[in-house]
Amino acid sequence: MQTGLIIRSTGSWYEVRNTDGHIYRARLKGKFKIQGLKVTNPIAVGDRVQFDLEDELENTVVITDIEPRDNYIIRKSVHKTGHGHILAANLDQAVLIVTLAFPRTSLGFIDRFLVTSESFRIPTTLVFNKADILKDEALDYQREIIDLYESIGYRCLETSATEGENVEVFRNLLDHKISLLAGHSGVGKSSLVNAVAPDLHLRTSEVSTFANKGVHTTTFAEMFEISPDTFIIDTPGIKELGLADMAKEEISHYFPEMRDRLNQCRFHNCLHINEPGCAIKEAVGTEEIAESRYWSYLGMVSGDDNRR
Ligand SMILES: Nc1nc2c(ncn2[C@@H]2O[C@H](COP(=O)(O)OP(=O)(O)OP(=O)(O)O)[C@@H](O)[C@H]2O)c(=O)[nH]1
Ligand SMILES: [Zn+2]
Repeated sequence: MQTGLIIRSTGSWYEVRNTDGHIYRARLKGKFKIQGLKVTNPIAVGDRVQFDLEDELENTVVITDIEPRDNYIIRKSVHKTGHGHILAANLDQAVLIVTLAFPRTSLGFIDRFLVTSESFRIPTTLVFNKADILKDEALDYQREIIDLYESIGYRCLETSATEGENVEVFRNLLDHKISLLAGHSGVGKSSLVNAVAPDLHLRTSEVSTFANKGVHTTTFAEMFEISPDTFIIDTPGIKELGLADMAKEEISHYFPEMRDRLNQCRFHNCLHINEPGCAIKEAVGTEEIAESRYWSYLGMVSGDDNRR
């Protein structure tokens, strides 16, 4: 028996990496149910599993057990009510790459992402890329935004993938961790990853041979080892990660600066919209809670599904 890490999944086949870095093609033994979870995929990228060698020549193994997860991100299936699809498990952190240059990431999108990662209990860092093309006032504005998120407790990093600014810090951020990388198309995600892992392209084409045989691979997350013991997960479905399954009352719990004040509202079921004696609205009034964060909150509570 060996232990390993699931680095790729096609739905019926998996790729598992053992502790020496050897990659096997894996399948599940019989029916595999994980208690208490209604999911369409029992095993996901990031899962730590135990397996037995099946066919040494064919490089195939059989997964016999799965270790308890530290966390996981799940997407509710549209088709089967109550069922979800696990995108990835055991994440050390999420890194949201944004830019206030072009194509500009909205604060609403940032906040929605942060609420989602808070709900999955995944620590998140914000990377503000393309700092090189921000002129004076725009750069001042970016620093204000960074101050705002840092004051809430989120780590922030200003980078330029093209100029190499803080690329080393970005590399250190990822070091020896499993990180989910997210961000809108065009913010410079690939450029940043290429800057810290120039040979990633080679590695990915190397390990993709199994996955090519599968179907629907694009709906599954992929994990890449960019340096020893340093993994990034690129998930195609991150934008659809919704608040769909979150109760209205729950949302403020995922705004850390609101969470701290919740027991000061007059009504215990306060939604912080127009209730009297609301500590959240009061804190917005005194600018202890940023207006932009409150607007994002209102958008989410009202079910405004705008995910720019
Ligand atoms: N000025 C400037 N341009 C950048 C920076 N990072 C990336 N770019 C440019 O922005 C464009 C998009 O970069 P990509 O790395 O392809 O962005 P991406 O987020 O990976 O986008 P997708 O590949 O569509 O997911 C390219 O033209 C890059 O050269 C940066 O720090 N500064
Ligand atoms: Zn309130």
